[in-house]
Amino acid sequence: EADRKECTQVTHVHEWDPGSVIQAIDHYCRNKEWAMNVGDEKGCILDSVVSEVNPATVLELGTYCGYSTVRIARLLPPHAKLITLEFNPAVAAIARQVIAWAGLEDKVQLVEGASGDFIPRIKEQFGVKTFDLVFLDHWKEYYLPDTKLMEECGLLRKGSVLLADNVVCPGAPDYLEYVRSSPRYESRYFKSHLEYTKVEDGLEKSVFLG
Ligand SMILES: Oc1cc(-c2ccc(F)cc2)cc2cccnc12
Ligand SMILES: [Mg+2]
Repeated sequence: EADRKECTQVTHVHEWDPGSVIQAIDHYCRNKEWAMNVGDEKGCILDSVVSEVNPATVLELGTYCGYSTVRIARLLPPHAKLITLEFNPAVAAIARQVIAWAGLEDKVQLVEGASGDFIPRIKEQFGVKTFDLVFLDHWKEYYLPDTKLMEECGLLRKGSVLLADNVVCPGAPDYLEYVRSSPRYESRYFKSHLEYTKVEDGLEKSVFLG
């Protein structure tokens, strides 16, 4: 099981160094201006789940500035692929720079668009059969419909892991109810805090049972 690892990064900001990109964003958002990155505390839980799953295919819903994209991609094995979807073109443009600065473009495909339109097209457009890991970190009201859509489109296989951010704050109650009560999922809550604050939040890890 993914356990909380203390992860400390002591690096300076260098090109091609994902750790320094992560540290720079965390430092800025903690000390200058809050932003809705998954952050360092929940980020360590994300790291442990990525390392445990060791995925060949990853889908991230909600790129934002690319912080979690970099966190995930830096841990992927050589030929693994991460597809990340962002609705807002302005932040997508920033994310492209952040991903490039971390030197991770080869592992990441950033797509701009709406999840509802994009999910049904993934198989034929990107040649992906199923995802080993899905990180849900977009608008909370889409967690449940998009999960049902991924099921319907056959994008999940026995053992696929869904990891959802913000299940407490801002909260995704309908999604939580679904994954915790459905016999098709084995769900577990990782208690943490809203990025850069003392407010409670957490990640829900749900394994699709097929
Ligand atoms: O991690 C996140 C945090 C928040 C958030 C915004 C304002 C608050 F007062 C509290 C939480 C929104 C998100 C929207 C999309 C993906 N992640 C989010
Ligand atoms: Mg989030």
